[in-house]
Amino acid sequence: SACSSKLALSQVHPMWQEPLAIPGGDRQSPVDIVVRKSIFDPQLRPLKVQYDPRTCQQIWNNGYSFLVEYDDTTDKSTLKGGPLEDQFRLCQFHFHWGENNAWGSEHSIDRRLYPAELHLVHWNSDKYSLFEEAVMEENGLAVIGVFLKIGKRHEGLQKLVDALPAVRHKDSVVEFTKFNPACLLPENIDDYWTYAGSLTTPPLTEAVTWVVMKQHIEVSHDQLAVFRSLLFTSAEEQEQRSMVNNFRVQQALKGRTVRSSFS
Ligand SMILES: NS(=O)(=O)c1ccc(C(=O)N2CCN(Cc3ccccc3)C2)cc1
Ligand SMILES: [Zn+2]
Repeated sequence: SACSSKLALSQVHPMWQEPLAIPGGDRQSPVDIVVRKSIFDPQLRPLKVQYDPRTCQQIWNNGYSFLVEYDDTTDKSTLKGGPLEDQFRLCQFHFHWGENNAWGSEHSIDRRLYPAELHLVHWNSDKYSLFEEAVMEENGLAVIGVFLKIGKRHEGLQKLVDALPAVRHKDSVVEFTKFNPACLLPENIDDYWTYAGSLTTPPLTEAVTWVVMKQHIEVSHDQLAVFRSLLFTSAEEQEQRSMVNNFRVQQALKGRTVRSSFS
């Protein structure tokens, strides 16, 4: 039942030790989005997503998740509009998932967790010249979050799933090209929640404008099972640890407002 899975969730060991003090620490992510407390903002515009599959370069297991990395040396794959004043460049996307389908997402909607969550990571190329610079600035990053639900097989995801065995171990990299991440967005990207937050992995910097999609995408049970076949550990390490539960515990809203683009 839901409560027993919640109990089990509380016994899940976080992947890294939460630091005691975080710079600022009043706009941390992820958070639970309480729908009835979100504020409709009619000034929020539709998101403008322009991704060029030719900028797709490689998949990398960084020991937290697997990242699909894009060439962000030019403005070929960009995000603007929505809550954003500037133009942002896509640099990578990755996922967070659980050991089972009861949990795995970082954000939740009225406490509802999803089995996994996609993050499309962009940095402010109007104001900064590198991701590494932008990651330290409060309007430096924009991350689109999309919930994954177990259902029908996601045809566009399969090319990615087929490449995962090649990056089973931490620090492995494989060439991966011509992948258009727009295929991972839900049909409706006009309905979203947005709030000021942070990276959910170290350095946890408070640099992120979060855009969490209301509509989820569906992937099959077997596709998500391949995510769980990845390892946190490198090929050299004795003890192999499955890459599961790579989500951060939810953080206090601390007076922040979550806005919605829909009423
Ligand atoms: N889950 S999330 O969407 O919040 C997210 C997590 C990690 C990243 C990410 O690419 N890096 C975080 C820092 N890391 C390396 C780094 C870079 C500069 C300074 C220090 C360290 C890269 C982006 C988004
Ligand atoms: Zn993430």
